[in-house]
Amino acid sequence: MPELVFFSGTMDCGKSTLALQIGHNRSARGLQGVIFTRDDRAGQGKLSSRLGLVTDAVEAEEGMDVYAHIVDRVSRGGKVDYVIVDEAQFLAPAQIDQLARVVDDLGLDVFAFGITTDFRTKLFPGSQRLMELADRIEALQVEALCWCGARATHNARTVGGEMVVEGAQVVVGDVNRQADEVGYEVLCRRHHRRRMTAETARAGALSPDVLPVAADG
Ligand SMILES: Nc1ncnc2c1ncn2[C@@H]1O[C@H](COP(=O)(O)OP(=O)(O)O)[C@@H](O)[C@H]1O
Ligand SMILES: Cc1cn([C@H]2C[C@H](O)[C@@H](COP(=O)(O)O)O2)c(=O)[nH]c1=O
Repeated sequence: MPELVFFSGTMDCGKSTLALQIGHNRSARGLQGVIFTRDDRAGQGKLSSRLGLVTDAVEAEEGMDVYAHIVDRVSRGGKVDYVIVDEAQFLAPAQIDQLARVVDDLGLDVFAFGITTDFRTKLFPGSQRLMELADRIEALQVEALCWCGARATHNARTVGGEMVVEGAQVVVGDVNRQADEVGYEVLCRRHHRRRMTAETARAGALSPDVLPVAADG
């Protein structure tokens, strides 16, 4: 049975790498896929992984009907065996409904990859719709880690190394950015709640007025 599968996790846990691997293994067997993405760090129409691999993709722009895109491709004689969607959190809920229709009406597997929650721990609308509609939700096997060593479950946005909680939901960016840039850091829930990034924890440990993390951790 074809499925809509949502591979979800924090930033930097290997989602794009897995998306590329799934596409590679299928194309090695002669299958042809449509790869969608939205606002990848590498630029429009790209799916990139931090391991250095990048492939061309169709930019799922705002308002684009992804179901119609595939029907159009097939009606022009194109072969489509499966669909991959990276940065799926950025798609609109209506586009996720279109992906479900691709599974049900066209009989294609759809593999969607994305982060579930934003820097304020709120669901992205696209991810919420995926959780509502997916046949299967898969957590990535390789865990991203918080600076304390615990499994990272949340995404923090940082400015100058400090966690911020105000701002637009969508700001394309990366982990390990220079301290003065807007960046992201994955944290465990405990340290996300306390707004303790690697930078502020280090500063706290250096200050004689602050107790060590382990004492209140
Ligand atoms: N230099 C490296 N050597 C080995 N693995 C790396 C290296 N850099 C990044 N990675 C792996 O790549 C993962 C990030 O992959 P990526 O597909 O870009 O993540 P995501 O799409 O979830 O943000 C990291 O969690 C790590 O496991
Ligand atoms: C938490 C959070 C993230 N983003 C952006 C930052 C990146 O461009 C992508 C996530 O990409 P990845 O391949 O999973 O690392 O999402 C955002 O716009 N808003 C947020 O709150």
